[in-house]
Amino acid sequence: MKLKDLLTKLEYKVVKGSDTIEVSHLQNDSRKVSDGDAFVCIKGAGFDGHEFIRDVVSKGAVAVVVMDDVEVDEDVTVVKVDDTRLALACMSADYFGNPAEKLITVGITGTKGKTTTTYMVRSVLESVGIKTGLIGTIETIIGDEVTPAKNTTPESYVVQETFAKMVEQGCKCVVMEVSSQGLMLHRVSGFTFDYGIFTNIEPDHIGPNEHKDFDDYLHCKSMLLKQCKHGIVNMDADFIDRVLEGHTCDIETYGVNGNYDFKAQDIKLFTKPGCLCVSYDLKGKMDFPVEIHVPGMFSVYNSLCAIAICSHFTEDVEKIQTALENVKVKGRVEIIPVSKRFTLMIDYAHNAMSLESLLTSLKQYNPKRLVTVFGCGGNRSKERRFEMGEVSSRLSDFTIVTSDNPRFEEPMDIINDILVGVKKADGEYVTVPDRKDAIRYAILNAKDGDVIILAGKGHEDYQEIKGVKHPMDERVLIKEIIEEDQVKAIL
Ligand SMILES: CC(=O)N[C@H]1[C@@H](OP(=O)(O)OP(=O)(O)OC[C@H]2O[C@@H](n3ccc(=O)[nH]c3=O)[C@H](O)[C@@H]2O)O[C@H](CO)[C@@H](O)[C@@H]1O[C@H](C)C(=O)N[C@@H](C)C(=O)N[C@H](CCC(=O)O)C(=O)O
Ligand SMILES: Nc1ncnc2c1ncn2[C@@H]1O[C@H](COP(=O)(O)OP(=O)(O)OP(=O)(O)O)[C@@H](O)[C@H]1O
Ligand SMILES: N[C@H](CCC[C@H](N)C(=O)O)C(=O)O
Ligand SMILES: [Mg+2]
Repeated sequence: MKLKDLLTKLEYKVVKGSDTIEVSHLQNDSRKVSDGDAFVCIKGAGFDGHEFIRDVVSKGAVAVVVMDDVEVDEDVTVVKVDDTRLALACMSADYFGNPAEKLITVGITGTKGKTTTTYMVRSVLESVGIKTGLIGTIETIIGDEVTPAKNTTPESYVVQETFAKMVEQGCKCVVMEVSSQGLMLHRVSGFTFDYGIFTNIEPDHIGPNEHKDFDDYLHCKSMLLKQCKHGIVNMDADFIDRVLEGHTCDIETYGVNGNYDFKAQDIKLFTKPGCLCVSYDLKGKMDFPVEIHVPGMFSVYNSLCAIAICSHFTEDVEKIQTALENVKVKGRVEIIPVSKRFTLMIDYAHNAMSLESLLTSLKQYNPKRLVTVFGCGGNRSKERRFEMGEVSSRLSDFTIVTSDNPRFEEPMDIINDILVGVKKADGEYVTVPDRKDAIRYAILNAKDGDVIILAGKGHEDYQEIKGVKHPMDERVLIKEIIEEDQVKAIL
């Protein structure tokens, strides 16, 4: 293909050479470049792609796309754009033949609920025979092919490559999580979503390499409603007026507290053997009873959102009901059956908003005690530590502060930051830095009727320490712990 065939969506300047040259592949990683390739220079958190120009030219690259003024002596084409991340997204779309145009694209943004809702939607759509690909925090799913995810929203090149595979595999639809970083870094530029969904927003992801402040975070989340044809929004969400400012799509609404297009009424929380459940009457554009086997108000919102999306694909109420009733997502309020005396669950709440909604919901099922085991990730928003400490201490009967992924920080430094919040709310707590020891402590000290929540690691099967991901799956830890003699005796 000619270089200019990859530049159809962009304004650019040919600084040197010609845009009619033939290129073989599109690359943004110098390590993958080979003869005849075009290389896009991305300025990242760790590297600046412009610094690899000499290297890629020596490997045979015939064109480089830049946003800085650069001196290139060799005989290659140099194209300058305002933003190379936007360029990578637009060029990738062209490179892969604009696969988004051959799929119905559903993008879900929001601080919480994205992963859960994508699985709900996929479950319903697959049950009515619509082959649906999924991209998100846990994995990418294309038919039977499941690949663990590195990012919630992958790099634009990967997004387009994945869409192309989905088209090839016969998917009709893709449902994907769209993180604020994904929007900010143009990972989903170069195409227009058919449906753009907004679940909610709370301050989060603020810090180095994330967002500079809440305004920036909100601005980035709102961008989805300017990049889609049809918007579906939670009207009960805080800051919803600001999120809707300047939207360019049609809007449909869902929620509990108003007369919305999809509204939940007569909400009931109840238990069934092995699960905490919720039911409600759906009113508005569709009208039927809904029962979900995952707990709490947040499940009401996630399922309302999923129904609002699915209403555009099917009217088969029974299929919607059955799919929603059966949907389970790894590490999202996942109950691990270990004892009849108490309930043990693994969850992915790793910020104040999710922990607050989780604990508030669980309290409504009247457990004997709520016991929360959690830590916080290193090299992520520091506010989370104080805030999660405060929330856990205020809403749990007992808090066990431990480690999450320390990354490049000292586990005890993170724990000490958490303890400031824990002490402020004055709840009962202990500190057990090793996560397996902390889980053992929770199980050994469980009282009849307790609900124990292991929060923060969800589906993760590793613990990241100083750049190395060590195998650590809480399901495996629990299995090992319940085989120990002292534990067996109390189960
Ligand atoms: C801070 C950040 O966003 N980092 C992400 C990012 O790295 P980066 O763009 O900064 O890339 P970089 O390593 O500095 O390299 C810059 C450029 O130089 C190139 N390069 C680099 C080295 C080299 O030898 N040669 C070379 O050409 C790279 O290919 C790249 O084009 O691009 C990588 C590839 O797409 C991502 O995997 C990586 O995510 C890391 C793992 C991350 O933790 N990101 C978080 C902050 C994130 O994005 N999170 C959100 C939300 C999560 C949620 O709440 O669900 C997400 O969507 O995942
Ligand atoms: N709608 C919601 N509102 C608030 N909290 C929620 C909601 N849905 C789920 N949660 C809580 O947040 C946790 C994460 O949910 P989920 O993975 O669906 O969200 P997400 O938006 O994909 O998060 P992340 O950005 O971390 O991937 C759950 O384990 C649960 O505790
Ligand atoms: N997608 C989330 C992952 C956090 C998971 C938690 N286990 C941690 O390490 O903090 C983030 O980047 O903020
Ligand atoms: Mg997610």
